[in-house]
Amino acid sequence: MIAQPVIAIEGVTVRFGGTEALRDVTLHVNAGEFCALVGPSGSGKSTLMKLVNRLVVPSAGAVRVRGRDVGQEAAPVLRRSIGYAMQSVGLFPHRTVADNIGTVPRLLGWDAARIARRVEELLALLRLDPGMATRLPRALSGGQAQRVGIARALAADPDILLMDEPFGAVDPITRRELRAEMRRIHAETGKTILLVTHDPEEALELATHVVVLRDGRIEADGAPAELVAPDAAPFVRDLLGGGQPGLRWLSLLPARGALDPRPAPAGAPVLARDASLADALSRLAESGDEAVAMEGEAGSVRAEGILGARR
Ligand SMILES: Nc1ncnc2c1ncn2[C@@H]1O[C@H](COP(=O)(O)OP(=O)(O)OP(=O)(O)O)[C@@H](O)[C@H]1O
Repeated sequence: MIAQPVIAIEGVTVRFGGTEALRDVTLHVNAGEFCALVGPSGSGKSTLMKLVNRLVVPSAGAVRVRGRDVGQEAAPVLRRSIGYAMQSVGLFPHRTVADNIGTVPRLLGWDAARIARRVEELLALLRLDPGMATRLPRALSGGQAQRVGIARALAADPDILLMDEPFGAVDPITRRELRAEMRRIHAETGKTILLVTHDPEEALELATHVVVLRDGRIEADGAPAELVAPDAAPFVRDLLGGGQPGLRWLSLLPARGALDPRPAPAGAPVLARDASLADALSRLAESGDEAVAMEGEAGSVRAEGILGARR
């Protein structure tokens, strides 16, 4: 049996009055994928995401979630089954953190003890202090509020999570921490995640599957390293490459793939086993050595091996 995509957007066009926000878009997202939607402002990213929980209805084409046409399901039931986190967070200001997180479980009729246990679990998962449960949203920092927003989206353990710029309003350090949390949560829970982001680095770092939109169409769709490889389309490389697509590409390729049987010279820097080719290059540049070692490996990584990854 062929696995069915969890999210299937089939030939969808969305018109808002005279604007065509999406034009004949087809996208399949499989279970457990972390799919990032990127593209210039106005290219249709949020519209595409909102098709999934029926906040937007297609003008043509079909949207299926878990094999069922979303138009056939009651919107509130569909929305309760899909986690949704967004940049503005949208926490209820007069409800405590615990009440905010418990919103969907309450709607689903969970009993108070079960909700309390779940809130506790989620605070721990998002690395929030348990004492925060009784605070009101105004007593949280921006980063804490975004974590609570993500906890709320995860509360009823949905298999699908939609995230629209969920780390938008925080400083770069908190953003990096939240990204690491999301990577961990994805690895631990295996949820299907759809993420809209303006940050190409975020998309490349988190996603298993990146979708590039341009003027309401899918311009490219693939694994992160494919989209910044030297043979990728120039528009896509420019959008994702951050001015240095070559380095970004190397940052997505494992240094292990360039291991050379020759040992590194004594005292050479040692790379972690999950280091990228860009990490290896950076260590070579810093140390001035001809080779770097790798944890647990007898061989070394050398400049010629890094450049050889191109071929
Ligand atoms: N409810 C709406 N009514 C009218 N036009 C809309 C509506 N929602 C989106 N649009 C238009 O559809 C197009 C795509 O918008 P969308 O929000 O999907 O883009 P985006 O890629 O998410 O943009 P951004 O990165 O700026 O958030 C834009 O031209 C936008 O103005």
